[in-house]
Amino acid sequence: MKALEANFDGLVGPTHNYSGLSFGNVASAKNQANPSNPKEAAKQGLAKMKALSDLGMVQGVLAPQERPDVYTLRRLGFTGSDQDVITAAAKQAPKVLAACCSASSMWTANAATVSPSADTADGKVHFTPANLTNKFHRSIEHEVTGRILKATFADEGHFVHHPALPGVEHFGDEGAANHTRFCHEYGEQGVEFFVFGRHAFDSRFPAPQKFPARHTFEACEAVARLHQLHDDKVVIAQQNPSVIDAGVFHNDVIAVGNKNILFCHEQAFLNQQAVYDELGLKLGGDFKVIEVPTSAVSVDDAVTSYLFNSQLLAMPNGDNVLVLPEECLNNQNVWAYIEQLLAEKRGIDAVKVFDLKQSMANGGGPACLRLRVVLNEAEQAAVNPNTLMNDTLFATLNDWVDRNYRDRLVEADLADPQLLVESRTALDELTRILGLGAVYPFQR
Ligand SMILES: N=C(N)NCCC[C@H](NC(=O)CCC(=O)O)C(=O)O
Repeated sequence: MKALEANFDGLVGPTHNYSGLSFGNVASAKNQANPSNPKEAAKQGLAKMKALSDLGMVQGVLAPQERPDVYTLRRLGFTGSDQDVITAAAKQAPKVLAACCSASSMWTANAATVSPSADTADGKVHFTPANLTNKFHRSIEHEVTGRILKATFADEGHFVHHPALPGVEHFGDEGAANHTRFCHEYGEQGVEFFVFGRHAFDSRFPAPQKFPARHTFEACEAVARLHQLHDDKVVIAQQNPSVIDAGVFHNDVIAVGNKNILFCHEQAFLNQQAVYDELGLKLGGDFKVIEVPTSAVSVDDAVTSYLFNSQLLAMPNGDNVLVLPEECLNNQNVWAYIEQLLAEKRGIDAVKVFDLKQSMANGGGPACLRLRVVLNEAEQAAVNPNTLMNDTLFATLNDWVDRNYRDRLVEADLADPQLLVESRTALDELTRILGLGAVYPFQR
């Protein structure tokens, strides 16, 4: 059946801030304690969504989380009114409060792993929210993420929603940031490519030494089983441990794929040639790899520019477009490589550059901000229509941001109980705009 790839971007939440919460994510560490601008962050994200929608792509919006997360703070022993909880947490455990205030759900590449219906044995689209166990501030996302996904893809005739994997490091799952689907046509059965950082139950394999490997082999296998994928259409590969130690905390910081193209750095994977061979074999031929050599773009260049955190999009007119963050323009090596890539016509026809600085400063580029969902026509018709980007939704959400978001947040502001009131007021209105129902704890 005819199908397309839709992109669902995370709307940046009102508490977007820089708290240095992600050990192993170079940008997060570097920008710790800098003031953030939630209003600008949300608008930068909306501008990307609108631009892709204007180019004829199906573009959706995923709602942010309720933050500060006072429910988690209560589980950690803070008591009294919501205001008491926040005030005590700010005094006794400011880092824990910061973690409970993070707007990190904006990076919806980590929301879930999604398998299109053409790949699954029951012919339905499968979703598994990522447990994100490696980072406390992210491990508290999956329950509400699951509810938002259910409210967006509600029809049980088409969509299957699994709970997150067990919340322990053995099954550390970072979702679609480490998952790529290859195919010739979106509606045909594809090859699902899972990438992990370490084995949890087998110490014979290499693992990074400096920074954590967030995602395990065992998590990849579990999601492939839950989604009823066919073994001969699944490839599971290990990330090169040394690039994790250089700041590549997700595979989507060093590789991106779409349809039959894999665009990646030459140091992305362990046993890289064997990975290419297996992907080519399982795809049944015509598999194209655009491998970027270290001599042109170093791993450091990749980490600072987010060249590979681009969205590789097949446009309705057939062009393959790379959606890049502005940081690529500012890196001489990277920009020279892109100019050469376009001139050589190796399968990428054009680039689009976006200003996503607010998200980039926490290590989130264009590809982090989106969850890909391949949908056939019947499934598209079953998506909650209020979540799909168009002129009206763009105007409505910009106005909503203008009325509800601050333009500056520093760590001390997280102690302000008014931030919770503002955030809940905004989210209550947002659930009506997006027709989500009562997805947030304060609404239940
Ligand atoms: N590569 C992908 N798909 N996603 C990027 C996620 C960035 C996120 N940053 C943060 O959570 C930083 C929050 C802070 O430090 O305030 C993370 O490390 O999980």
